[in-house]
Amino acid sequence: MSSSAHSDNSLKLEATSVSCWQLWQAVRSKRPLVHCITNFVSMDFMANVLLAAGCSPAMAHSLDEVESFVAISSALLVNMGTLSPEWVASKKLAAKKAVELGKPWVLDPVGCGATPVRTTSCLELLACKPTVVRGNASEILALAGAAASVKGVDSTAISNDALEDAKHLASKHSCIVVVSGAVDYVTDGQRVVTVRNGHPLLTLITAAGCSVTALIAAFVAVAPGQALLATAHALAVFGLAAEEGLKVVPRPGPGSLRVALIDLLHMVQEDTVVEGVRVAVMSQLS
Ligand SMILES: Nc1ncnc2c1ncn2[C@@H]1O[C@H](COP(=O)(O)OP(=O)(O)O)[C@@H](O)[C@H]1O
Ligand SMILES: Cc1ncsc1CCOP(=O)(O)O
Ligand SMILES: [Mg+2]
Repeated sequence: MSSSAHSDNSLKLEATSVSCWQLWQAVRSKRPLVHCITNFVSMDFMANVLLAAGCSPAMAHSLDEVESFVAISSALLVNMGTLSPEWVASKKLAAKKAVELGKPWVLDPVGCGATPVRTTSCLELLACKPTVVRGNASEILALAGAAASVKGVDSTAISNDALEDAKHLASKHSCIVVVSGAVDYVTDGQRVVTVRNGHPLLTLITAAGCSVTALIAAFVAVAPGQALLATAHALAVFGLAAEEGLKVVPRPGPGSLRVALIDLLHMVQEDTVVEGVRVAVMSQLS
């Protein structure tokens, strides 16, 4: 595990695990309403992940409703998975309303780079000032304009390949950017935090990425001004639940993991979180 290069680092490693649990308890006690404009594939799993983690999910995408929904929600999740012109219009309207009301919103640029319309739409949403962007390596590379190969919604690169582009994106758009993968990198353009929780089988569950992005929205909602830390902790909690879930299923495979992940998000105990979270500060510029 990497360590901080600076003694005044605000994300001290010895404090990280405890604050992860505390933050999760804040999520559970505040039960933030997370307004999700997501894709048809992820709706059910995402809602169940949010419920199990202690949040209140609501899927609402109608153009005539999204602004009102943002107004009653704690955070907004915008996912580009099964986009259409009507839905993209809803997403832009909702994102603008969130910014107007000072509420956090999180972008998942699913399949960015796969088709021209998808890339253009993701860039238009990026211009609407998200609090956090979370994508796999290919998506983040495409969002940054790098020559990248994409395989539909799946990544053909590893997360480290997109780290420099993630930092540039974060600085340019004043947001947090996550490149997910075997190691998740979370950056605000200056600091980089790594999250080493998770399991390779997560790549065989559709909507795992979509759902962890929604969980990020919930964590950011209860930690104003701490989006970098909240984002890292949401990723850690999700990955840890997958790890712990696989330990208790009789046949560790994607189907069982899907169920066990939801169960563990509901029942994982404090000592498991404190001992199991692997969040570290990789770098911090002065
Ligand atoms: N090889 C891996 N080992 C451990 N965790 C992984 C691995 N690949 C992805 N994950 C985890 O799976 C979740 C989804 O990430 P990813 O597969 O990159 O997103 P997407 O589904 O959008 O392509 C994240 O929580 C990430 O940490
Ligand atoms: C398969 C698929 N097709 C369009 S959206 C979607 C779900 C993608 O989910 P994730 O990015 O979390 O794997
Ligand atoms: Mg994805």
